[in-house]
Amino acid sequence: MASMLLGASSDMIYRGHDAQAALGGDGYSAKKQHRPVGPCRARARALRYVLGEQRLVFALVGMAIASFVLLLAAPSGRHGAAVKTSGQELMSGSAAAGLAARQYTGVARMAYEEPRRVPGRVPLGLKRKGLRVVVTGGAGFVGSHLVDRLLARGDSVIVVDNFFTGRKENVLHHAGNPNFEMIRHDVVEPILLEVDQIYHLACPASPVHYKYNPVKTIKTNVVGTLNMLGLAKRVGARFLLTSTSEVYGDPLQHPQVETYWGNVNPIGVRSCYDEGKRTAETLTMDYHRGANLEVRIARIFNTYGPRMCIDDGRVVSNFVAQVINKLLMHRTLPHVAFHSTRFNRSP
Ligand SMILES: O=c1ccn([C@@H]2O[C@H](COP(=O)(O)OP(=O)(O)O[C@H]3OC[C@@H](O)[C@H](O)[C@H]3O)[C@@H](O)[C@H]2O)c(=O)[nH]1
Repeated sequence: MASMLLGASSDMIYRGHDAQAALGGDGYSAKKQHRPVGPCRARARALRYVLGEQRLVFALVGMAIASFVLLLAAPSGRHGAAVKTSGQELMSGSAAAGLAARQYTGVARMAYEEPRRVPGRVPLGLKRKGLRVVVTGGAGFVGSHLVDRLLARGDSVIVVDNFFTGRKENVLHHAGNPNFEMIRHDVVEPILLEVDQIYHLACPASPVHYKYNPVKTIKTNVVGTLNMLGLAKRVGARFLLTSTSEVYGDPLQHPQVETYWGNVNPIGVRSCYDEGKRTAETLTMDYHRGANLEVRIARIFNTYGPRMCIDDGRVVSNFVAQVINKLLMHRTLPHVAFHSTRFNRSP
């Protein structure tokens, strides 16, 4: 029976066993006091306890199993290992928030990171948890290949594109994939998406396209990048900007390293793209320094490959188009089919 004693103050004090003694019941009787035990006897008693019933053996076996499991789950790889640059050492995470000048001749590789939520190796038997990723400009030439890669590694991808130069057929093969979504949206307007990573590629890349509406081009690079950086900060996403070799302008240094500041004309007909991308890089670094945003900047040089429009006016596609035209004129080339607005040659 528990009872409450009224102490000197009005508050209730519970002392069950005292109450029993005070009431003379046969309740609680205090334990008989043992003789104080010396340190030697205490140690001997503790040793007897540990050795009794093979307790030590079980403890050692338990520690061995725990250390084996921890070894298997030990993280590997470098945290934030970032942008690889051809022929240069791997940069650390923070350094990669700087710039990676890509010394490519004709081929650009899109380096992407191990996902932040699964640093290092995934523990034995567990499946890597897919990330939620948005790719602006994901219906374009480079972006559509990035979308392929992200979906293949198990991520959920949202393409945000206004189809100014991008094409739905570049990503149509993902139409049935539940991890794939596409939104027709112009990044100069804000958008709110709960994502883990943002790859920002939305911008016309070919001079033919970006000179068509230069104000829109620089607006996409400045306001569009601001909107996507703001989204990254708001949802805590990692941000990658695809920049370009054009930030070096007419470079006086060859080859260009990422610490070279370039030689750019601020008022030329290409400045909407060159300066637009430079401003996008500035904004990216300012969000990195000011809001501690995790960012990467990839400066992509001339690129070619499937889904590139033969008539988009870039150096590689121009070269290929001229060769084909010359050969066709001399009727020495079998019929070929190309994705383009002007060079449709179907067999
Ligand atoms: O305002 C715009 C302009 C363009 N876009 C989209 O952005 C995509 C750009 O794709 P493009 O094929 O034109 O260009 P690329 O894929 O070759 O280059 C793209 O990725 C690499 C970056 O360095 C380039 O700046 C970027 O344009 C297109 O899908 C286009 O529709 C927008 O979503 N909004």
